[in-house]
Amino acid sequence: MHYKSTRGQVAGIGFIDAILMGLADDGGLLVPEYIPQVSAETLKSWQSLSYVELATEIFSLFVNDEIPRSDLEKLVQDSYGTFRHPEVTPVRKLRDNRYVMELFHGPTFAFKDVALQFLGNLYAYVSRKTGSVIHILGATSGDTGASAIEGVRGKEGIRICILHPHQKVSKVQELQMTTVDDANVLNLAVEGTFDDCQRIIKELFADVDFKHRYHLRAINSINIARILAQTVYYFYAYLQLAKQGLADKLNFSVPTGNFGDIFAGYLAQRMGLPIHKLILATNENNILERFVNEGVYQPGEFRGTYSPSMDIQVASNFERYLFYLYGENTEDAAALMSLVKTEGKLVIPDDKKATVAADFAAHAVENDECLAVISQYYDDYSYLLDPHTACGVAAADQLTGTDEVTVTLSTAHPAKFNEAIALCEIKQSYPEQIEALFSKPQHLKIVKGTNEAVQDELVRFF
Ligand SMILES: Cc1ncc(COP(=O)(O)O)c(C=O)c1O
Ligand SMILES: N[C@@H](CCOP(=O)(O)O)C(=O)O
Repeated sequence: MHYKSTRGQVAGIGFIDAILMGLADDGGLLVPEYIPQVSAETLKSWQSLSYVELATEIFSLFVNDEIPRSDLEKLVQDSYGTFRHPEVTPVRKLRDNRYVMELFHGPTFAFKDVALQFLGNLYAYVSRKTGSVIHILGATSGDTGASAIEGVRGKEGIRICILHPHQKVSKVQELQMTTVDDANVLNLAVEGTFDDCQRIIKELFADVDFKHRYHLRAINSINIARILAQTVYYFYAYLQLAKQGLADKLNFSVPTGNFGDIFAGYLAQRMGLPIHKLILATNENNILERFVNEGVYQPGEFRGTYSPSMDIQVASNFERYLFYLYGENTEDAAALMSLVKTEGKLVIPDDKKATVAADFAAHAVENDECLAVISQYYDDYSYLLDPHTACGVAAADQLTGTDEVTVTLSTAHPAKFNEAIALCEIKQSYPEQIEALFSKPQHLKIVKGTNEAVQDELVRFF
């Protein structure tokens, strides 16, 4: 398996080089050279596999022989051995035909751990095997940062700098990142939004001289390893429900911001996983919902919501989907992305709108609806949803029929977002790992939201 860029100027690179490259050197995003196919027989033969075994099978489709099988098995085992649940991503019934897949049993209580504990171990492995210098630069609206830091803190040969929007992440998210005192970690609190943080790091990655000089590596979902690792749990949920005869019309509802998680579902579907509907749930930052329902992609005004990790206007994986929407045509993908830059929007024709409508259903959840759904599921089904998962559940409730089974991806533990939970007048108790954060000192530096300000810090740190 090799990897190529959505913009056509990078191709034929191996798995490890793709991971190290992160953002493609032509400014596009890396995708697999072809989408491996999983037959119905193979899928059936995977039914009895544990999460770790399944992940190893799926990764091996993308890694080829670049990582020996025994090393891959160990990497996967080490990555998921730290999870608090033996099933890693258990599927739980909420009510008739409604399930959640709990993706928050990793060290930082968010779905990002599923991919980032693996990527952290992979970077350490690559650093040991190839001597590559690993200087990680990432942007976060709260969860990716904490998880990436946890994945590499104290690891030899690795340094990590994370940008988060100052005072726009939840208190627990901020503490998870900034109470880490390992010398290889730098937290920059940027005066601006998550979109500013993401724009800055993407522009620094796109400056190929700077990127190579400082050995910058990505941990955001622009890194193809993130997407590949996130496909695994779609397969896992399908297999768990198929065993119970519940997968004939199986939907996934995905709380969406950067379009990474739902793109992983799209990829799983293209690999052969029988997904009935992929439901894209946004909060009031509803650019992607408008794209699906109206065919217009137009980033607009930032809205602060109760699901702050999804407060994203510019979805960094959108280009990957456009690439496939336009039949893997690199010129179209590049031209459309440049339209977004120059005109501020792109509009797709009716035939493409029909394809998008066949690929996704979408619903945008207002702040009040989010809180109402948290209260409803707590009162009626004794289940406490975090506000991001609540957006997914609300969308599932709007868009699915009674003959369909829907799994909402539960992307975070509610303890990370007590600001919203308290507004529902629900009193939750924190897991001890989160409770312990409140008494620790914080380490962060506040910086202006400019490339130069961040660059200055990086040059000092790396
Ligand atoms: C808790 C939570 N839910 C949902 C999302 C959205 O996922 P994605 O960015 O992959 O669309 C994020 C972050 O982006 C998140 O942190
Ligand atoms: N919600 C994310 C934003 C970054 O997304 P990523 O999937 O591209 O890393 C976060 O919590 O940081």
